[in-house]
Parts: sequence; structure tokens; C-alpha cells
Amino acid sequence: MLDIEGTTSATRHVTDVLYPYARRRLARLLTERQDEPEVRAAVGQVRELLGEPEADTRRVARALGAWADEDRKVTPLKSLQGIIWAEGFARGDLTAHFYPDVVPALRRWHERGARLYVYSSGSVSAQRSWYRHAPEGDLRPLVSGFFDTRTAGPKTASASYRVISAATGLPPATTLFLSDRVSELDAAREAGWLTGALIRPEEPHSTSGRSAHPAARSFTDIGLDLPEGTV
Ligand SMILES: CSCCC(=O)C(=O)COP(=O)(O)O
Ligand SMILES: [Mg+2]
Repeated sequence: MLDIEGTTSATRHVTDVLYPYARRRLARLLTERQDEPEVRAAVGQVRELLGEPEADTRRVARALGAWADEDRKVTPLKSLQGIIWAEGFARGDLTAHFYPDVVPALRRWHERGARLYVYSSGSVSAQRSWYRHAPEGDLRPLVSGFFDTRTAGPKTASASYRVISAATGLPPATTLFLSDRVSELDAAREAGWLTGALIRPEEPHSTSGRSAHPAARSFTDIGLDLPEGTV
């Protein structure tokens, strides 16, 4: 189970390329496409989170802008960013980023029969676009499923990992979660999963070797115990 930002991919690419791209288009999405079901649902969730059922579009846009600036991983913001990014990727405005050690490892693990999944705070739509528009080509065929905070729940809650285990049907004890954030790894471990901390020196949230989780500096350092033909 793969985290994206800070694990397979550079946080800087997300914060310096994707976030500003979405930030510039958020208010317009809210005003011009408010009747689209996904936009309407997100607006409803924002009003709920604010505790302001009557909040108008300007208030909703202001709240979303503030959450975007604070990098809050709230579902409605992630849904709306996902709509904007999916369109940006399709138009060719955006490309994804994967660290050079990642794609060869994913191909290798997939070839050996490992089932690969993605669990990110970015929406499933954003994740699919990210994997579809990798510089290395369309990586979606390597991935068996995508999970986000809407389909599974917050990444710092152990219940979310239980939801994912139920959805995949895979035993927690044989599911490895790779992430840069200790709070996420702690939650996964509480749900009975195996964990691996990515400690890439250039990443702002990586654990700097202080965590109790097995750690690796790159995917090249990760050895998977994959019994022949059983995964
Ligand atoms: C292409 S997904 C966009 C990344 C994003 O919005 C995000 O919040 C990433 O968080 P992660 O859970 O992957 O660390
Ligand atoms: Mg991360």
C-alpha cells in the first residue's frame, strides 16, 4: 500500500506545481460549476465542516482557500483539487513525479505477484491521473486499487486501514504500508499492518530515523518477502 506525497513522489512537486494550479482555479470552479454533483457535494461538506449550513459561495471559497494554504487534508478540498488536477493532467498542463527508484521497484514487485494499492489524501480521481500521467508512462495497470479519505477515512485513523483491509480482502498482517509520516504508520500498525517509513533526505515530513518503524531511504532498499505464486 503506497502513500504518494513524500513516499513515491516529491512533496515539492505537489506543493509547488499542483497546489498553486488548483488554488488559482478553485473560486471559478465553485461559481461556474456549482450544479455539478461532485462540486455540490463538496460544497455541502464544507458547510458541514464549518457548521454554517447557509454559507454562501464566497464564504465556502474563502474557507477552501484557507485550508489549501494550510495544506489541510480535508475531503471536500481534496475532491475539488482532484477535479481541477484531473483536467489539468488531461490537458497536458500537469505531469506527475516519481522518484527514480520507485517505478522500477513497482514494476519488479508487480511482476513478482505483489498486489499494489495506493492510499493517499489526494482524491482517487487525482491519484488515477497521477499514475496515468507519470513521465515513465501510464502506471495504472500496476495498481489494483486506489483509496482516499472519502473511501477509507483519514490516514491517521486506524479504522481507515481496517476499512481498506475489508475492501481488499487481504490479511492485515501481510499488508505493508509505505509512508513518510509516522502518524500514518502508527495508525496502520494499530490496525495490524506491516509498516515501512520512507526517510528521503529531501522530504519535509519524513521521520529522520526517529520512528519505531522499519525505515528505508529509497524503494531500492526495500526487500519484499514474496513467496512464489502465493500473493
Ligand atoms: C496526486 S495526489 C495529490 C497529492 C495530495 O493532494 C496529497 O494531499 C498527498 O498526500 P499523501 O497522503 O499522498 O501524502
Ligand atoms: Mg505522504
